[in-house]
Amino acid sequence: MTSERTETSARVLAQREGSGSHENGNGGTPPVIDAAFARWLADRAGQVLLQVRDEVGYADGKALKTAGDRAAHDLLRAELARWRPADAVLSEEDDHARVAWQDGEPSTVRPERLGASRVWIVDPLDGTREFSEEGRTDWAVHVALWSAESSTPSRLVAGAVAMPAQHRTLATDQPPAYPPLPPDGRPIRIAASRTRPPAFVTALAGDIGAELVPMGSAGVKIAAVICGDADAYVHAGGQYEWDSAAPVAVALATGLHASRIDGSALKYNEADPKLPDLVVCRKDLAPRLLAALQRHLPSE
Ligand SMILES: Nc1ncnc2c1ncn2[C@@H]1O[C@H](COP(=O)(O)O)[C@@H](OP(=O)(O)O)[C@H]1O
Ligand SMILES: [Mg+2]
Repeated sequence: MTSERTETSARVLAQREGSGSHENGNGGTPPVIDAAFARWLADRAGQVLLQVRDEVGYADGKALKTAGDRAAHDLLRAELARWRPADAVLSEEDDHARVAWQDGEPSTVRPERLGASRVWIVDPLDGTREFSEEGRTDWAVHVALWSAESSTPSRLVAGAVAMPAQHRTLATDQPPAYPPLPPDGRPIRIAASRTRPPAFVTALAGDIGAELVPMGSAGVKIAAVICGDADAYVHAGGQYEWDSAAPVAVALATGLHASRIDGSALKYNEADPKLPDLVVCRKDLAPRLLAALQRHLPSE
């Protein structure tokens, strides 16, 4: 089914609901256009996560993480089932999400999403650790749409990253402006995981005279690059498609470079959802950063 046809069926569905809009009594009116729908959905899940933080509190971090993951996942699942019933979903919180591929071997169960023409790739709560720490704002909700009919390597056709504790959402319905070049002489700033930075990233930064900026959440780090608060995000050593799909969709829509650290294309809705490394940066910086990465990558 094409995006256009699915949006048309969403419109029909809305008319059947009686009002010609998607009034659902709780979250307002879901937009029909996929990219705006992604933003709406990420924002709704973000509001739920803020409520969970208020209600559960920070005394038991594990309980807060579990409650947040579950509440945001349930909301995304329910709204996708209601408003995009023909589409498949790949969510971090689905029990089978990682089971499709175990110990390097494909499982015998072929997930439905592999035959689907449209797949929502969602991370209900990215930066779960930071979500459970009082005062931290570096956590996000990711909603991306993959389409088999897209001609781009990533096949991401829509994406939204809500950062509720920062009161902002970036999405492909209104791609942010390309970030400005940094002033001459300012060191390059590389955003990296605050808890699991790649082993080689310190040497990489030294090589190109860059500063490391530690923060939580892949979505927040890519948002920092999009907004010019960092010049690059480098990650390696492990991640899944849902950790990067939505922010990469926004980065690509903004015109930034996003690839694997060896320069190859990021691909989504693969049989194995592991997508262990990536680099996102301004286009002018990409050749220099990829060359430096080649010098610092651990040999296989
Ligand atoms: N080595 C690794 N293996 C698997 N996932 C990793 C990883 N390093 C980071 N991630 C995931 O990438 C996201 C961003 O990580 P970080 O905040 O450290 O930069 C987190 O997602 P979740 O919070 O959704 O689990 C985290 O679990
Ligand atoms: Mg994540």
